[in-house]
Amino acid sequence: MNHTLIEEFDEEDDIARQEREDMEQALYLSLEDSRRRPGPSKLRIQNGAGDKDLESLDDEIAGVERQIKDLQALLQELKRNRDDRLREIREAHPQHRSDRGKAPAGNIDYSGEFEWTGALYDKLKTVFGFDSFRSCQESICNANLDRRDIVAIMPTGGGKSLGYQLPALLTPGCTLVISPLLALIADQVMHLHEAGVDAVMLTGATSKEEQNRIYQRLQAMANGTPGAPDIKLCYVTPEKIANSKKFKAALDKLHRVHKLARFVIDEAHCVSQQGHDFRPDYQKLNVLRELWPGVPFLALSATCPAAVLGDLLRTLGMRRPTHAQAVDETVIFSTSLYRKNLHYAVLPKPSSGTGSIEKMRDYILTHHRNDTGIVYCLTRKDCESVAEDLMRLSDGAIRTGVYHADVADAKKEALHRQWREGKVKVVCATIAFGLGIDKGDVRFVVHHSLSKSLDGFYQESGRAGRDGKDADCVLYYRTQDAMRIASLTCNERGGQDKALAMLAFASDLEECRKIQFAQYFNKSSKMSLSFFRTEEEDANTRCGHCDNCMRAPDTLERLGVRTRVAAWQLLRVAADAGRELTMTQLCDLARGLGSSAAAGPGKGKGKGRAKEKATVDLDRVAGGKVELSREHTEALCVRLLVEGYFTLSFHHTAYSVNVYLEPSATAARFTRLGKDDVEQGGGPPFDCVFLKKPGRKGAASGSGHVKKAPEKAKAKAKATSASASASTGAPRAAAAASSGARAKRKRSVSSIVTTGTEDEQTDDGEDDEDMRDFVVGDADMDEDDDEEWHTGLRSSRANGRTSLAEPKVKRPRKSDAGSGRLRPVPRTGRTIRDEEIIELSSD
Ligand SMILES: Nc1ncnc2c1ncn2[C@@H]1O[C@H](COP(=O)(O)OP(=O)(O)OP(=O)(O)O)[C@@H](O)[C@H]1O
Repeated sequence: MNHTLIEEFDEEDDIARQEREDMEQALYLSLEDSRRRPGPSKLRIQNGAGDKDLESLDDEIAGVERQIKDLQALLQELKRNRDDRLREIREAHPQHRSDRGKAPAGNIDYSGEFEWTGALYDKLKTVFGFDSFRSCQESICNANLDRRDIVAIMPTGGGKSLGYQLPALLTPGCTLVISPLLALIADQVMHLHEAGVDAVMLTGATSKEEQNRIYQRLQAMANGTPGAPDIKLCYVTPEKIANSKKFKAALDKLHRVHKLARFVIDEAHCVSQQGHDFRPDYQKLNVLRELWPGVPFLALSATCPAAVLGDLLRTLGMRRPTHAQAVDETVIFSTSLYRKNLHYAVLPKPSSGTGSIEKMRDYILTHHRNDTGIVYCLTRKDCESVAEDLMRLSDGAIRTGVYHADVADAKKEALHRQWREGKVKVVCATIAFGLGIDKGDVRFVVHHSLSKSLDGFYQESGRAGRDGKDADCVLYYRTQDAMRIASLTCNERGGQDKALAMLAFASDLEECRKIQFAQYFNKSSKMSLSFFRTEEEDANTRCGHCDNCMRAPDTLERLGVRTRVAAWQLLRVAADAGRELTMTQLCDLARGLGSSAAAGPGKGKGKGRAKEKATVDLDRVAGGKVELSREHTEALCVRLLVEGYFTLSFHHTAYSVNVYLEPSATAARFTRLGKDDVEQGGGPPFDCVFLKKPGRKGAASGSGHVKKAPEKAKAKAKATSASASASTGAPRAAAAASSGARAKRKRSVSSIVTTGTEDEQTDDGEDDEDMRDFVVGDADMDEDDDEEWHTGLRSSRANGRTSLAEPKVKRPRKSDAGSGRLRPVPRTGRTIRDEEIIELSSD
């Protein structure tokens, strides 16, 4: 039972809202006031032009007013940040919350024993082949058999289906399951048939004859025809409920003879417009309670923040959840969204297309040679080329397949079958390969590029390890991809914020990945941190087994005041350039390479932009040039972007979307200061940590990586922001050779493509593949899996009946998958090798 969620649902944060309203009112009044005052131009007209002193005073006043405006915007931003921080602190320290809603004595403990417990365990083993329940599965089954209204929130692959499939076998009548996707329905029914369960589906894909047979059986159930077995589970889409009178009539008849056992709403967050997957047809499910009162609900979801929960309960007509658990109230179960068996790592991605495929090939061959995996790509073209290159560069050792919206349905099904059977090992796919894919033994999910949002990344990577055993979730990242993801999302509502959150995650070298997820969902979806709490640890305890928890501290470097000064310089240069600058141009200019940097379009919207160069007097504006390497300077730009000091602007050409960095209102926190102030620690707290280059003192080198005793990992991870041992999927000898060859590679041309006009776009001698990265063609993206809505995917299920190949254990990992109780034991033996550290030349 999730008490925090219920409290949150009840509680309105009045103080924070009041503070924000006061602030907005104050800001409004001050802006109104300045609007009413006569401006300098008015003064000039009244007093006559020509007085130099007056004009200069007017100019100065105008300048100061501009600064005040900037500072007011900054003030508003800071207060907003303060509000957010206050909310986070309250979340993290539940003692700040009221004691309201404490559970009174006398709750029904659904984790206990009931008269049906023996039968439940018997069916668990004989029908589903499992020895034990995972987390709150047993409690859900018990509340289900007790005919309660239930909301169950469990992560992707957490085992939600068992919560209704098992009780359906022990309950008279038919359980009606409403699910959004035909692919999901077909998959579930297939597996139930394999297990010998009498399940049917009534969808557009069901043949007329089959439909007639099903209606006859429902009629026989309603008539109590002797010898006619019950349909235990009937799967439909929400449209069936909304549109089919015949089906509603059949349900009516079942209801009259008490043979309608339960309504199960799968992916129940689709009910809410505030959820991430709103489906209008889900709102029509409000008729269920009106037409067939007394039939209990089970609403299932992997993501259900308080606001979505409110919508869900209202729409379905379910009672408010309380702690008292009176008989007609809704019971809420939630398990941690943190999956301990998933090991997250962000790996440096070489700047060339071939280099990144070589890295990926080495990673897969070293750590997952015979395993099943998925490589997620951003575009359809990427899928094709990554699949082909992986196969070619591994001499066929990695058997790949391609899955995206343009692949014909028959081919998709064939690929899915081959993947299930192990004939294809790695599917290179867009996000179209998502819902309905339930293969338990996916041992790794690699992201070839950043996802467009952290929500997407969480879901996609969550396809790994559904059988509860260890699996790797690897993201390849380079700073240039930051600009690519920005250009791809620039036309989407809220796309920029999502992309920036993804970028913040990818570029963070210190914070534990679990904590990052928890804080992201807390902020973006107002989901309580408690969703990432486990029985042993709260959400803010480091996991101890992601790359950032396992990273050797001496592979990172902090440059202290040099970083702050460089940040100040970058912001000053960007503000003074008088033109929009791409990240590459800004880095060039700030590092004293301005004469070669062609500028992007001027503020005058394209006028005369073709050949103009941006030049800045670095000594005057920035007290000299930025004294950092190119890769450090780019990493710093990304940091400044994710922390809100830069904003992005876009320029569309026929071939690409160019992305420019501009100082935001927040930048004034730095730029209003002098260099001396910044050197003496003035300005906002700001830091950026960098990956050390291989070969530098302290950087991981050769095979001499730091090893850490496993039992100490967690403690170290907690004590410091980076613990003693590095963890990445380290390619071995082959990578060493190839990375050496790339050591002198020039900077990627990809960022040049984003600059200026086409005639300025020079090929810097780099692979064409990198050029392609910046050509944004929406037609090449799989925006969502709508096209899958009516395709008939099939998949295999690791239900204990299928024999699964035990993954080859290459390093000590501990998880007790069988019992579903996973212990957070840090992995050991994987360390960052120097060939894993991206090798970019400095100029
Ligand atoms: N008690 C259990 N023991 C072992 N495996 C289990 C258990 N319960 C479920 N599983 C397996 O876990 C996998 C995921 O289960 P299920 O499809 O129900 O997850 P889900 O929560 O519905 O995920 P999604 O939200 O992605 O649909 C399946 O392969 C299933 O066979």
